[in-house]
Formats: sequence, structure tokens, C-alpha cells
Amino acid sequence: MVDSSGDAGPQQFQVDLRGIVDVLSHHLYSSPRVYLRELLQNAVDALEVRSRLDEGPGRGIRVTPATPFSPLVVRDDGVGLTADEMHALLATIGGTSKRGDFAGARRQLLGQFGIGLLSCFLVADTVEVRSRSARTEDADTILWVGRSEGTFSISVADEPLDSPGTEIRVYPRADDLDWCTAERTHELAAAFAEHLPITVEVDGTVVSGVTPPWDLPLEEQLEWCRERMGFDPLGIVPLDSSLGGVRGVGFVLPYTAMPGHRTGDRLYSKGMLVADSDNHVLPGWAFFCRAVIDGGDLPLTASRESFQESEALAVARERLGHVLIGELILVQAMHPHAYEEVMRLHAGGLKALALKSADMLDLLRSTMPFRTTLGDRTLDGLHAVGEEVRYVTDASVYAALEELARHSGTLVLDASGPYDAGLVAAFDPEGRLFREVTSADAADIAEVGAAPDAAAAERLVARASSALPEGVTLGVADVSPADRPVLWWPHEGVDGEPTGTRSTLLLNARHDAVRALLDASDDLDVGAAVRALHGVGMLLARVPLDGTALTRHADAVATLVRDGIDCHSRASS
Ligand SMILES: Nc1ncnc2c1ncn2[C@@H]1O[C@H](COP(=O)(O)OP(=O)(O)OP(=O)(O)O)[C@@H](O)[C@H]1O
Repeated sequence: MVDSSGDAGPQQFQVDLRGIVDVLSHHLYSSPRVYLRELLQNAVDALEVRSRLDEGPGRGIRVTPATPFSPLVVRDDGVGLTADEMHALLATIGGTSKRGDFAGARRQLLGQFGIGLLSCFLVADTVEVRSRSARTEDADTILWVGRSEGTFSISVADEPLDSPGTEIRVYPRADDLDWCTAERTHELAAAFAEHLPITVEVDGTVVSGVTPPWDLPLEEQLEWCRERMGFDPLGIVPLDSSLGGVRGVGFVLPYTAMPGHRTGDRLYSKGMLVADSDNHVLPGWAFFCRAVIDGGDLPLTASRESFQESEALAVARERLGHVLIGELILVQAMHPHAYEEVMRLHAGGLKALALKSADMLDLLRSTMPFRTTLGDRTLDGLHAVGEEVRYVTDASVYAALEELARHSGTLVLDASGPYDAGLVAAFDPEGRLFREVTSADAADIAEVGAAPDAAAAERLVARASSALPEGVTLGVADVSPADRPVLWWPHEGVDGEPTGTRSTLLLNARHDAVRALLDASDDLDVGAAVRALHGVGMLLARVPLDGTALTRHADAVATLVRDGIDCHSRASS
């Protein structure tokens, strides 16, 4: 209204309920199925408040599924609502009895946003709430009828409830009846309420009160994991954060999970299902396990399908992480074989974890085997030798150097895995013990010496280099043992070119064939021989020959065979 000064006074927002329901269904809730969980949660909260007013036996929640001719009904023996409370709470979107003044009681009450009841409009156009307050003797039963187009009415109900509590009737739209049928209601109520410590019945069948997995004995936890998560866990980790009731159980996966990709956890909030597959409670590095967790007092988001990213959640996450690491340490000490299996399957993940956790690094340094040219060694084992350890970070360079190092008995550590170099740096931050080597150090690793006849070597290199593909550097050296004709190794890729685009081929001056080449007269074509030796070098470095390399090698060998036979024939004729 505009007053005489022309100013409009404060106005109330007009709310288009259909717009809000649209936002809820498309942007807040993951599925219309949540309507049942919201009704169950309201009933659980009402029972909790009632239990503080008076004690009484046999209280619970009874659900009757819908049929094409009757609504879905949720009846509870909770505290109920007076007419005034109905006016105050159900006439206002966002009206809730569960925040503000009730903060003391909030720890037990899970609502707080005052929108949960609206989720019924995801499946229905009409919702009725009949409620009889337990706060006064013989309170009237008050009826609230809400419609999805945004109207509601409140009156004294014609059919009073025979005892305090609340009865909600949801009249599903024909298209949404499927969410409220006997079968679906049973399935949903069982999923949401199975671990609630309150009796929840669907059509007379109790679906709640099932012992949660974290309280089961070990054998039954195994069975639970098999049935509900679909795998035989490698290990079971009790998860107790000792904080605000956050607890659960983790199951170690019996297969290698991709680092960085956690298979989601099953979450509950005080026994009510929150999410089937969530990735926000356990630390991201815990991808070697799947867990089922109750978040206790952790605050929920408005959709109640996850926990709020709060300080409390961050602390709980950190604690659960410590529990997981502590358990790994314990398993290593008490069940070394099981620990070995965990390491075999989850090496990548555990290494990633060690980069973030000093405790995990401590555990891995003495237990995680790393590949070296002289066999598997732990970081502590390498340290104990007291000599400088050379390591390589490029997998194909390691493959080639491995060969050379084995030959010379040199120790080289394979640090080409995704987290290896980081771990080496974390283990030896000042770089006192470990030194990264590259293909440039290959000759040193192979312990090659200078060719005895430098001039002959130079002449051979000058004559033969053009026979080799571009990028191959040819050399002649003194290599042990004498029966190895060549050494070949790829160079790490620089400026984006793939590793191996450039390489080194060293002819062993001690080998008969190479000596023959060194002694050959200048007019002899050494191209085929050097090309064949190049192929041999790659094969000895265990690099598969394919494409042009294979053709080149085959042609070179064929040429040598033909020349050899020709030569032999000429000699014998
Ligand atoms: N079964 C019930 N028994 C008693 N009171 C109820 C019941 N259902 C709803 N109410 C009252 O209606 C209010 C609004 O309910 P609604 O589900 O919309 O929001 P909420 O539960 O408070 O919060 P949230 O949005 O987090 O669910 C509640 O705070 C509660 O006071």
C-alpha cells in the first residue's frame, strides 16, 4: 500500500509454491523418493520430542502405501501439533520448530530448514496433515490441507485421531503413484529406516531396527559387505572418529582402485540413510576402501542427501583418515601377509597417501618394495647401504638402463611410477642420498671405457652414422662383457618429443663383430652391419621393434645373409 508520502511500506513476498517445488525437484533433491524420507524424519523428530514430554510403550511410525483409490499414509505417535503450532509452522515456507530457541534440542532433531514437508509435492498435488498435540489432554485433532498450487487451509478435523501424534496423507498424482505403491514404499522405507532405533512398519511389517554394520560382529560385517557392497573385503577397518558420534566401518577393496577415484560410501545420519554413494566424508586418498558411516551430529545439507562441508566434517574426515592409517600400521605389524596383499593391490594409492601423511611415509619407507636393478628394495633398505642411490623417472629410459645397470651390477631405482619421484624427495628432502640420473648417465651406469683404438673408432663412426636413422648417436666403446656386441638406450623426450626419438648406440670394441668392422677396409659398405647391430641393441634393451624399425632390421639382416653367402661362394669358387 502506498501512504500519503508516496512511500510503499514493507511488503510480504508472495511465494509461488509451484516455482519452489520445481526448484526442489530439479535442483535440490536427487529423486522424488526423498518425500518418504522427509516424512519419516519428521516423524522420528516428533517422537524424539514426545519422549522428552512423557514415556510410553509401543510408540513408532506406521506407513500405509497408496493404491489408485487411497493415499499413502504416515502415522506417528510423536508430539503432534496444536492449532497454533500448525498456523505458525505449516503456513510459512521455511517455518520450522527445529532451530533457534530449540537449539538445545537440535542435536537430536534433524530438520531445520522448514522445507521437508514440501517434498511431498514432488509426488502429490494434495497433502493432508492431521495432528493431535500430546502437550495437552484431549487436544483437538487439527487438519491442515495443502495444495501444490499454493493454498492451504487449517480446520478442526472431522475424523479425530484416537491418540496424540500426526498422520500425513499424501495423494499421489496418477503419474507418480509408482513412488507410493506397496512394493516401492516397502523398498524405500526399508532403505531409509532399516537402521533406525525406532519401530517403523510398512503395512504391518517392521522394516527398522536392523543392527547397523558398524555394530555387527566381524563375520557378519564380512557377510554384509558381500551382500550389500558386492565384494569380499581384503580387510575391515572399524571407523570411530571419537567425535560427535561419527562412526562406521571401512572395507578394503579386493581389487586395485584407480587413485583419485573413490567408490562412494554409504552414509547415515543417526540411523537414517543419507546417501548410497558419497565421496565427501572419508579423505579423497582413501580410495582403497569403501565405507558405511553414520555422521552422528554432523549437520546435513537442506536436501539431507549429504553432510554440510563444515569445520566439524573437516575434523571428522581428518580423524577417520588417522584411524585408517593407524589400522594399516597395525595390520602390517600383526598380519604381514594381509598387509603385503594390500600393498600389492593398492601400491599407487598408498604412495599417494604417503606424500600427504608423515605417518604413512614412515610406514612405507620400511615396507613398500621399490623396483631396482638389483631386485626389490625398500627406501630404508637403500638408505642402510649408505651409498648414493641413482634413480630414473622415465619408464622407458629405466627399461633400457635396467639392462645396462644389471650388466655392470650398478644399482638404479625405478622411480617412474606416478608418485615415486615425490616419495623419493619426501624421504630424502635434501637430496643427500638419492640422485636422479638420465640417459646422459647411461655410459657411466654401464661403466663403459674408451675404445682402445680411438682413430679406428672415429673412422667407423664417420662411415656408419649416415646408415642409421636420424636421432641415433653412434659411438664405439669398451664394454664388459666382451660378448655383448652393442649397448643402446633411448633419450628422454625433450620439448614434447616422445622418449626414444633420440637414442645412443654404442658398439663394443671388444666384441669380435665390431672389431671386424673396425678393421674393415674403407671401401667396405658397413651400412647393413651397423643397421643390424642397431636392431640388436634395441632388442637387447627389450624394446619391441615395430613398423619401420622392424623392416629396417629385417632388411639389414637379409643383406648380411646374402653378402655372407656371396662372399662364401666367391671364396670357394
Ligand atoms: N510428523 C510431525 N509431527 C510433528 N510436527 C511435525 C511433523 N511434521 C512436520 N512437523 C512440524 O512442521 C515443521 C515443518 O516441517 P518440515 O518438514 O517442512 O521442516 P523441518 O523438518 O523443520 O526442516 P527440514 O526442511 O530440514 O525438513 C517442523 O519443524 C515440525 O515442527
